[in-house]
Formats: sequence, structure tokens, C-alpha cells
Amino acid sequence: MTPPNSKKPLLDQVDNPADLKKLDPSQLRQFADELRQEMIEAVSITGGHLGAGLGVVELTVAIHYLFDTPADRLIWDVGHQAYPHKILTGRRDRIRTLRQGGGLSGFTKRSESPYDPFGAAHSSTSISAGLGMAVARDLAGKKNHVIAVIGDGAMSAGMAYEAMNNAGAMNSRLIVILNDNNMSIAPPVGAMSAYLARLLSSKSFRHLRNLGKEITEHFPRRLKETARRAEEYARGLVTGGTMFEEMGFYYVGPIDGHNLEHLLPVLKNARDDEEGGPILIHVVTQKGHGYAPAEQAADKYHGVTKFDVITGVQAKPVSNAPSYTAVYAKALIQEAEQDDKIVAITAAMPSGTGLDKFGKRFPDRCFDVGIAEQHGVTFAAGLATEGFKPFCTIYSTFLQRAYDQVVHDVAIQQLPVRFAMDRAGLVGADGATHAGAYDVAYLGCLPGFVIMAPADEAELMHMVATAVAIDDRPSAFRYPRGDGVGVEMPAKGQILPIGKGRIVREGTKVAILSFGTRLKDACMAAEELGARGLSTTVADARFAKPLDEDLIRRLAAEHEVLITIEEGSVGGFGSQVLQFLAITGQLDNGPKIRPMVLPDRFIDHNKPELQYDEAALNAKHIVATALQALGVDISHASARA
Ligand SMILES: Cc1ncc(C[n+]2csc(CCOP(=O)(O)OP(=O)(O)O)c2C)c(N)n1
Ligand SMILES: CC(=O)[C@@H](O)[C@H](O)COP(=O)(O)O
Ligand SMILES: [Mg+2]
Repeated sequence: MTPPNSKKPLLDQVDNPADLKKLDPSQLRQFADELRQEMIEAVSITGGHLGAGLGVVELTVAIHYLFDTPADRLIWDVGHQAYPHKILTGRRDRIRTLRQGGGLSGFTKRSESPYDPFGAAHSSTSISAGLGMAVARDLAGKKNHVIAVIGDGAMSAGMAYEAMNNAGAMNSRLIVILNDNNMSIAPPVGAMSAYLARLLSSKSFRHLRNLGKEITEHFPRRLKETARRAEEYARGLVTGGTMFEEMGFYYVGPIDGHNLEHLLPVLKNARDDEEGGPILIHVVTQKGHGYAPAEQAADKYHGVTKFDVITGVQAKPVSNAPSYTAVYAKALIQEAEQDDKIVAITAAMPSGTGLDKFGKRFPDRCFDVGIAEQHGVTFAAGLATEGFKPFCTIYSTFLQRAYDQVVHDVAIQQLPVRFAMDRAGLVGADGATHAGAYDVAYLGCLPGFVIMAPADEAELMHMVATAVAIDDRPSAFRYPRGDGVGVEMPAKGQILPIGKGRIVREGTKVAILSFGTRLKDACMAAEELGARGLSTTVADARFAKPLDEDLIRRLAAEHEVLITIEEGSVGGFGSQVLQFLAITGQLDNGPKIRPMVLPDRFIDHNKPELQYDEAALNAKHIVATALQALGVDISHASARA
């Protein structure tokens, strides 16, 4: 391993792709090594997505060396592999601010650089966006290239096929690079992954690869027939034609994505291809390439905390409580021990959702459907029609993609699919794209749903048990990224009465009705208000739907101010409460209502507590909201909370 902060003489000469083009091709190997080292050093300080970027260093160099970015549009699918691209496109001076407050985003972002023509973070959008850009170019009579780089994991999502289906039938020039590292976050699943593996391991592929030089020299169309004949030879022994060709793409590959001598001529030929139509270049890489600890790790260092560059050992965050994810997994396993109808579904996030543990215990009852949230939801609906109890475990932000499936396949049919929505609220370093901000709003408007949010990890156990019991309609519960609050854990979750909240602390003047894990801040705020002589009630709503109408009636009738608070957007819990109060006439002469929700803007990456500070949802903001509502002059108030 090169020592940290080693010299990088070539990288030091390159601030942007124009500088890179000044290098001789013979220098690119060393340049790539320096770029890789720079990324490792940066991520060792910031943490972040490491393995994916390590795997595309050579690809990044080759693309920027040959193409004229940013005039040529380069789209990175997901964008988590774009750190080398950022270093190469004028952002090296800020690369050690990755994912920190005010620093570079961990994904591509249009507002960050002209070299990021499309923002990403959710997967499998690159071919669609690329096709849109290619068609726009054609309509405008321009000549630039459009290149979309998509991973094998991202290739499992429906969107990629919708885009290929469209692109394959058009004559627009589009270059799709399939970065096949045989990894998603976990090992990839499904028939597509098996297909790519067959393509690579077949005898005919090896034969084809030997022809690689010949093909690269003559590619693309002049000797298209030669290439085709070789590929057809491969086809005969593989699966009857590469699927990409059948979809109308000109398929090239597989080629070694770490070998610049292979990459450069193939990409050059694709660039110089004068004919229309989409091209797919199948590049084989290794996730974590060039950094031994990553290459050896089971997850290929997909996402890491800060680490020691020499040993690769990652910093372990200190924690006094289990994570919500771990509590969920444990509770679900416990329930599933008693009920063999419980099954669990993840969309390519087994470790992130804790379902890797469930899958170990119940391998036949755990389904990783790949990056395919839409399918995952309807698959769960199908399971529910046959009497199973599916726990569709999807991050709040990724469930957005499957909204019509939630409405049409689950809600309208009143199927008892249980949605376990991890990463609810603000998630920290992944920023706005990954925030679970909208689920209560988008589920709360659907008739029949039961929606819950635990205030702590013990409550989460109760909600898992409750969801098991709700067998006549859809239900959902949401919980945040990170650790619980350290409460005592019950031996087993208890079934909660549906639509009933609980009073946590009794008062008379101000009422704070919390939905979810802001309860802790609500209690801190109540302390502070109490210290100012303002007796405060705190209640935990538990349910956003159905609402605890008795509780809300009481809080509204008996207090001067009623504050609702949640880790979600307008349209969520607070809006449900307001709607109820309005239509039942309780606003006519009622208390001052102050719904506290995420602000009407996207909150960028930062530490979660600072994000909530920016969102004005911490204890001190609750105090200030109460004081303002009561007309107390807060200009001299020093909120201790
Ligand atoms: C819609 C959606 N679902 C899930 C994820 C979480 N996710 C991020 S990267 C990733 C794996 C992607 O695998 P691949 O495309 O092969 O890229 P690699 O990391 O191997 O380079 C997953 C599942 C996501 N970003 N978007
Ligand atoms: C790129 C991506 O979408 C995932 O890797 C995500 O960053 C994981 O987030 P968690 O760390 O919250 O599981
Ligand atoms: Mg992959």
C-alpha cells in the first residue's frame, strides 16, 4: 500500500479534463494510480462510498481523456462512484469535504459542477436521462456525445429496461457503459446478474475476448460484420444472442475495465462512430479495485466510516443503544419464530435494512428482489393475496419509486402488506436524495392505511408486533437511521391499540404532540418550558392514521397552545391533525395550533442533529415556537434546551 499523503506528481498537474488531455497515453497508468490513492486518502478522512469509485478509476480517466466533457454529457448512475470524477473535474481542493456540512455532495449534483449534467443517488436513471439528452441534442442539431455509466446492480431495475426499450428503437447516438463488477451493495441477485456471469464465464467469451484487439481496431461499423460474426459465435454458445443486441443496442465487450490499453481504443471507436443508434459497452471491473482491504471485504467497502489507510480498519462509532434497524430485524425474527406466514422483502438492501439477519434465520422466507422497489411492492401484494404476511422493508426514500404500486396494488385492494420504512426523516451524509421526508404525506392520503412511528426502540418492537396483527388492511411504520435512545427493551413487542396515542407528561398550558422520534426533544422542550413556569403536556401520537381523535380533542380543549412535531414534510401528521381539528370545528375558538414539520426546501448533507437544527425541529425550536405562540418576548430568552 502506498503510504498516506504520498506524492502525486501527475495528479498535481491536473485540475480538469483539459489538463488531463495534455498527458501522454503512456502516463495514464501512473495517473490512475495517483487518482486512486487520492480518493482513498480523502475517503479515509470523510467516510463515504469507496468500493464503487475504486472500481471505476481507469474508466473515469479514459472517459475524460477521450471525450470532451462537460460538452459531452457524462452521467454516472447512482453517482456514488463519482468521487474520482469529482477529483478530476475541478473539485480536488474540496474532496476532503465530501458529505460534510457545506462540503461536496456524495453524489453527482447539477448545482455543484457543470461536469455533473444530471443529479443522482437513486439508481437506474442514467439511461433515461441520457436518452433525453441525446434526443435534445439531435433536436438542437448539436453533435456532442452522451455517455451513461450504469452498474450491474442498477441494471436490475425496471427503469433501465424501460429506457433501453425506448433507446433501442431510436436512432439517437447514446453510449451506455455497463460497469459490471458483479456486485451491488450485497452480491447481486436475479436472472440478469446470472446472465452477465454466464456471458463472462463462457468459453466463447474467452474466445471473444481474445478477439478483443481485432474488434477494437476495427470497431465500430466498418467491420461490424466481423465483430458480429465473432459475437454470433459467442451467442451460439451463450444464450442465443446478447440481450442488449436484441434490444437494439450495438453491444461491445466484455472488456477489462482496469486495462487502459483495452479501454482507450474501444471508447475512442465508440466516440468516433458516425452511425446512429445506441451502443452498449460491457466493461468488467472489480469493486474496491487497487486497495487490498476493499478487494478482500465481503461488501467490497461499498460504504465506509473513516478508516486507517494502511490497515483499512474502519472507525467504529460509539453507541449506547442498538440501532433501529437492528431492533426491527430482531423483533421481526422474534415474531416470525411464532408465525410462519411472516415473510420479508428487501430491494437490494439486505444489510441496510437488517434483513440479512432475517434471511440467515429464515432463508426461504426472505426475498431480495434486487433494485426493484416497484416489483418488490407488487410481489408483496401477491404474497398477501395468498395469506402471507409480507414485511416490505424499504427505505422511505426508495419507496417513493413504488408509489403507484402502493396505491393500485396494495391500498385499493386493501391488502395487508406491512411497510417497514427505514431511514425515515433526515439521514445525514447522504443528504436530500436519501431523506425519508415524504412517506407520511404520501401514505397518509390513502384510505385505509394504518401509519405508525415509534418514539424509541421499545416502541418499534410494539409496532412490529402490531403490524403482524393488522391483517385486514395495509400498514406502515417508519423509523430513523441510527441508534435508539437507550430505553429498556421489552422481552417481546406488545400489540398496540390501533389509533391510540399515549400521554408521556401531563401539563396545562402547552401541549406537544409528537409523532416519531422527536419525542425526546419534545420532552426536553417541556422541561425548559416548565422551568419558565409554562406547564407542558407531552404526548406520543404513535399513529398518524387513524388519529387518536380523543387525545387530540383533549389536548386542543385543555391547552392554550398545541404543537405537533414530526420528522417529515407538510402533508404528514401535523396536516392530518389540522384537518381533523378544522372539520370538527375545533379551530373555531380553539387553541393556537403550531405544526412543526420539515421546511419547504431540501436539506443538504450534514450531521443529522445539524440538519434538524437547520430544519428548526430541535428542542430549542419547540420552546421558541411555544413562546412565540404565547406572545412571550423571546429576544432575551435563553433556551437551555
Ligand atoms: C432506487 C434505489 N434503490 C436502492 C439504492 C441503494 N443502492 C445504492 S448503490 C446500490 C448498488 C448498486 O450496484 P451497482 O449499480 O452494481 O453499482 P456498484 O456499487 O457495484 O458500482 C444500491 C442498492 C439506490 N441508490 N436507489
Ligand atoms: C448509494 C446508496 O444509495 C446507498 O449506499 C446508501 O448510501 C446507503 O445508505 P445507508 O448507509 O443509510 O444504508
Ligand atoms: Mg455493481
